[in-house]
Formats: sequence, C-alpha cells, structure tokens
Amino acid sequence: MLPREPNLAPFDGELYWLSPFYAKEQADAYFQRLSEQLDWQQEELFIYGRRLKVPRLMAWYGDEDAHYRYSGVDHQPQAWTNDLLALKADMDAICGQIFNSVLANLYRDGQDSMGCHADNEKELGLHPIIASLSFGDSRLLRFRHNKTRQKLDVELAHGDLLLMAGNLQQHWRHELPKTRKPKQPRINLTFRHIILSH
Ligand SMILES: O=C(O)CCC(=O)C(=O)O
Ligand SMILES: [Fe+2]
Repeated sequence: MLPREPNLAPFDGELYWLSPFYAKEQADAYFQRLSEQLDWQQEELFIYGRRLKVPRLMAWYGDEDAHYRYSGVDHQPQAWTNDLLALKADMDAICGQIFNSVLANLYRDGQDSMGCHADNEKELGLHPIIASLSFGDSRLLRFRHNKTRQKLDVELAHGDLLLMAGNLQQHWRHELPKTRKPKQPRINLTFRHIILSH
C-alpha cells in the first residue's frame, strides 16, 4: 500500500513525495536526537590503491541478520535505537511492508554529497520499496533516466518523505550533488528491506 500521491516519475518506476511528512516540531526533535545518538562514522574507500574518505558520515542499523554490502564492504547492522524503531513503525505502516534495516547519512555541509547510483543490490530484490526520510537543511536529489538521460529534481526538505518503488532502481539513478550554497547539516534515513538468503 503506497500513499495516494501523484507518481512523480514520468515512466519506468514510482516516486512519491510527501512534503512534509513530519511537522516541524517533531522533525526538529528527531533531527536533534539522531544527530546526537547515532554512531556516525566516516568510511574509507580504496579505489585503484588510493584511500579516499567518503564525503559524508554514515551509520547502519537493523535486525541482527540484515547484513548489507555498500561501498564494497559488508556491514553488520547496529541494534535499533528507540527513535529509529518509532520511525520504522511509521514507514512499515505507510508502505505496508516490514523494513529490517536503515542506512543513515549525515551531510555536514554543502561539500558533503553522494555520487550517482541506483539502489539495485540483489539483496533488495527487483522491485524494492525504499522509504527515504530527510531532516535538517534541504538538499537537491537529482534523478536521471539511464537511457533518455531525462532529469528529475526533488528538493528534499526538513520532515519530507520520499518513496521509491516499482522498477525505478532499474531505470533511474540518483545523486545528491555538492553545492556552493551555504548549507547546514542534513540527515537522511533510507529504510530498506534486505531479503535474507539462508
Ligand atoms: O541523501 C539522500 O537523500 C539520498 C540517499 C541515498 O540515495 C541512499 O542512501 O542510497
Ligand atoms: Fe540511493
């Protein structure tokens, strides 16, 4: 069950934007506590033998068995916090599925970013629903269609919820570009359902 919002994707996938989903006071409280309570780490990547710092802070939470590979590294989730469980309950209800993990990203300023990618890892399945919550300063999320190169910009603000579904990840990539505009910190949470293989 997805919300009765217009689908922003013109073709090849589903994209729903609920702006805002949490009212300001509640979003303020979540932003404050998530900033202080999550175990934010700066990851390192090795590319062609060079060590690079990922330009943002990250943390991975979820059920004990919900392992996930990103940036080429297997990540063991940390145990859910009370706030993440409360947010997960809202996401489970609106999406009609049970999420078992969340990737948290903290963009400290306009120089923090995320490169172009699709969330198409095989452990997410072919048609994943990904529920993305934003807190803090607004940032541009840019989608681009793999074949037509069509561009779709969404300015994600404090308390917004963006739902990506259907075959969106197979046909579109997305990125959070750096910006020269002065930016305060932003937290993004992407709730995911990892399909467990036994
Ligand atoms: O920060 C965002 O809004 C995007 C995050 C994202 O694409 C991801 O975590 O896969
Ligand atoms: Fe993503």
